[in-house]
Amino acid sequence: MRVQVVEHPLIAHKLTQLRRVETSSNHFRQLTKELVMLLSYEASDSIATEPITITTPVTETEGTQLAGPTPLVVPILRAGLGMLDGMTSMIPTAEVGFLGMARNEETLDIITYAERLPDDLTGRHVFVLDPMLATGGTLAEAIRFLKRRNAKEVTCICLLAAPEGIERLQKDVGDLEVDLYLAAIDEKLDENAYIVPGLGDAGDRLYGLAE
Ligand SMILES: O=P(O)(O)OC[C@H]1O[C@H](OP(=O)(O)OP(=O)(O)O)[C@H](O)[C@@H]1O
Ligand SMILES: O=c1cc[nH]c(=O)[nH]1
Ligand SMILES: [Mg+2]
Repeated sequence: MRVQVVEHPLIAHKLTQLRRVETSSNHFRQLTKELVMLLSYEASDSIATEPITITTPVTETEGTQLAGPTPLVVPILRAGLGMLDGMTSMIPTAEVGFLGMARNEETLDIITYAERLPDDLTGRHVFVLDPMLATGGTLAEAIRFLKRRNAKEVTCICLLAAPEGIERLQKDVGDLEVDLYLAAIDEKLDENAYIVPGLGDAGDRLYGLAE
């Protein structure tokens, strides 16, 4: 697994706004979208392309287009849904599959409560979206799920990670072909497995309180 923190003044600025406790849900959604658009530029670095001949108003020329098979974008519900719009605006031809996962806040076990993905992902480049990588349990489960369906390349885009979660992912799926792109690695997890300093519960901040 390769881990890359994308360092850019706009990412640092927007992430700081995102963290602020007074940021409204509406602003949080907008900032999340913008951050994903910036991160996706780096995260799509290895996306497959092919040459294409086109005609400009002046002449014929060689250009570049995204090659098949179509990339698949997979937001992990609920919070990952907040990143979908930014990603599909950058890669409009991508298909979208869904994984619904939630961690039990007491046991930290992961339940997969929804899945809508192609049965066979052979040869597909899959982009997984989830803003928070805390213990790493959710992302490890998602990566294993996609690899069982033969996904070729898995690129994860997260906003924040805890060092503990990255370490766990390296142990659990480090041998698989996975790239992880992040806006920042924070200090630690607290006693409730929340990222510190973090931004709180991303799902709640995007969509309001669960229950
Ligand atoms: O690394 P982990 O310890 O597994 O925690 C990270 C997960 O927790 C959050 O989802 P949550 O379970 O709160 O679901 P939600 O998106 O519906 O709020 C977050 O969006 C990740 O999916
Ligand atoms: O800090 C955290 C940890 C898990 N999930 C979140 O949304 N935030
Ligand atoms: Mg949540």
